[in-house]
Amino acid sequence: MRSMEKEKLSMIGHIQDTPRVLKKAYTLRDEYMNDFVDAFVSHDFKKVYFLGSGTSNHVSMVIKNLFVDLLHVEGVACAPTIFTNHENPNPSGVFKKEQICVIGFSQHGDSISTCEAVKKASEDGYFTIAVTEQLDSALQELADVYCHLVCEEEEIGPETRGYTETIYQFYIQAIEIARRKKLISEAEFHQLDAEAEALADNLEIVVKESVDWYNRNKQEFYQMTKSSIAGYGYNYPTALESRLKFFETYSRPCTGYEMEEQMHGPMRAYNQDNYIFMIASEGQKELNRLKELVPYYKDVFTEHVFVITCEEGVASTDRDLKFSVRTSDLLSPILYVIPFQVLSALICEDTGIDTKVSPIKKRYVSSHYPSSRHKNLSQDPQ
Ligand SMILES: N[C@@H]1[C@@H](O)[C@H](O)[C@@H](COP(=O)(O)O)O[C@@H]1O
Repeated sequence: MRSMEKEKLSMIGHIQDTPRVLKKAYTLRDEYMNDFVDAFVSHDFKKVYFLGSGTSNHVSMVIKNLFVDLLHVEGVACAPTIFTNHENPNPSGVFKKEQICVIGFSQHGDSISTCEAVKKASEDGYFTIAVTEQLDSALQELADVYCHLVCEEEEIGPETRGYTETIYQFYIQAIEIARRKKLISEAEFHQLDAEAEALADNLEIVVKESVDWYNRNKQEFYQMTKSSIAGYGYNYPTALESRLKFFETYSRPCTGYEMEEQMHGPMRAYNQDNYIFMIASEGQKELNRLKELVPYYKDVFTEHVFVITCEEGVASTDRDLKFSVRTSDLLSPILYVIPFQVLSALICEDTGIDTKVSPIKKRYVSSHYPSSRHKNLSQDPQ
């Protein structure tokens, strides 16, 4: 009998669908944000943990920066397992227990690491919030408050649409909390809100220009055997997520660095075969440093240096991607991850790697609880 399973949306299909879910998150905020926003408005959280694994770990790092900036809380983003086994949330005793909040991010709500961390936080008496796309998940059960992601279920393993949408949704929630707690004026709120609306409107252009950049350079990309991606400031997590996406799909060695850290250590590993991607985002000092590093890398190591930017005066060759649109510093991680998602998706398509198919054949040891999604409800080792 022919399988009636519906064809999965491709990886590039998810990326091209991202502007739609961002617009939805902008418009339908009253449907998802109330419990989360109320929790922040009615509690005096002074320290907030942002926990998640894999792509959700990088989501947590970006959202930590947003919340520290907009809500003036102490923020920590760390691996959930570090939190569970090694973290003391209140070492100097300056906080009351109820001033500490632990947020677990997991699109499917079944990552063991994130569930264990939220369970531990709850047992230790901290306020807990679960953030998932999947309804009625294990994570949701464990937390005091639940927040639903409106990214819609990703149909394939490598997460893209959910990464961008989660950051966007938490920006919308953070500015609402800031407004209600009077941390920003009405005028500031409207400015921050308008920037979110503009980004959702412009994201199609960002995807299109990323695809054009890929097509322009794809013959060169096909020769790539190893690479490194560097970012700084708000876009340090972007470098880490881009590296994860590229490595989890194309599988050729790739490192992700904070830009200055890339100058400390890996130099012996670099030669003419390296491809170096530089995210030239906001930050005058760091941008000036990048303008020094790009010609240096080209002179000393490799011609394969690619600059991704919205800034003026830094992209100079066809290898570089200069976006025709820009966004605020806070929202820029949403924009800068797109070219790397596109690169990962299209190079896999072109070279015969099927990102719809999981590479994992045996799941008797897993990072997720057993589920019908992973077809590992029976725990028999195979
Ligand atoms: N390979 C996937 C990652 O891409 C994903 O980011 C992670 C966390 O998933 P979730 O956000 O559902 O907890 O799970 C798996 O390891």
